[in-house]
Amino acid sequence: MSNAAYPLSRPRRNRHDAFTRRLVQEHRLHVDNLIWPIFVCEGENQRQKVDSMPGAERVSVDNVVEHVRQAVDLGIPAVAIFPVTPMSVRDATGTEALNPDNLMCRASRTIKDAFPDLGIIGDVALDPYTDHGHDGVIENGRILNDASVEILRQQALNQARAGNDIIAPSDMMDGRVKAIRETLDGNGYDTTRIMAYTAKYASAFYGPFRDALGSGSLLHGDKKTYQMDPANSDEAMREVEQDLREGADMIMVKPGMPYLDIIRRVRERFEVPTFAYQVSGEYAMLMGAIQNGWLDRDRTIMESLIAFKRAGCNGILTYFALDAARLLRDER
Ligand SMILES: NCc1[nH]cc(CCC(=O)O)c1CC(=O)O
Ligand SMILES: [Mg+2]
Repeated sequence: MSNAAYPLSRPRRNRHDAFTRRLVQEHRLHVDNLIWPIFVCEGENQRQKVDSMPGAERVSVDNVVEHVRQAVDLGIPAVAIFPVTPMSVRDATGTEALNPDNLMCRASRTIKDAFPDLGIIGDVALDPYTDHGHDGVIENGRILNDASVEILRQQALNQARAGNDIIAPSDMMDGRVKAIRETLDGNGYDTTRIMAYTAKYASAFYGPFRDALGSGSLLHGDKKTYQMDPANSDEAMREVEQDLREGADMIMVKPGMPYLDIIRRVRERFEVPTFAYQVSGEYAMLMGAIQNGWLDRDRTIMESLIAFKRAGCNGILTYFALDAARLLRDER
């Protein structure tokens, strides 16, 4: 009986055993690709659970070194700090964002003192500080672009002074990268990097994050006049073009898993350091199924993260960073 009917090429040969699969593997997740977002809150000795993000915590500044040490010990290169600002210091224009002793700044200084080599990424946007939960200032129901940018550039400087190595504007105002770059450079922070939330979509997947920060119940309306329409892809290319022209060092796409096509397009077209944020809703969705026993924890985490590498990411902001780093460490 002849085998002529069978193909000469059998893709399964390269899947035949573990060593061959290792040899032909195209993408690999490394601890260097992980950024861990953390939540900091006021008070003493606080470790608060976030209901909609099982496993995530808000920690007070006196606990933050111990918290972040987990990432340092695993070799994670950077953390992204998010402050839970009490209602008592929120106002219409986010004044607290400019306070050199605000929660973000205290946390940043504390972490920098303890771990000088760890990268600190500081979000820049007004939503943790406003009493209406928007990322900019409002007049007659409209989010004002240029007035917001004037505050954001001061916020960026305030955070750079407190030890943020990377400023990450997440506000989606036009022209904010240029304004922040100029302000940083003009004040001697010319090496402070900018990781721009460039293609940030008006997404339902931020829900649990807004719970974590306490800005969800405050938010009037939605963010559709500044964050992008999930239906758009070409528009993301124009956003990237602009942010690069304005001096962004790194580009971010957010959310992550539903937007892998955008990551791929950014990577192929611009060939610049590209990051994705696997956001709170993605984490909640996966953790919900994992906790129910519907998905296998370890395999789900690693498969979700390798997808970002395959799509073209350099790195991923993920609430699974510690878990993934542990799995990578224990692999061999
Ligand atoms: N500008 C604030 C900001 N920075 C990061 C996230 C979301 C992160 C997440 O969902 O994990 C948001 C929320 C928003 O834009 O409403
Ligand atoms: Mg833009």
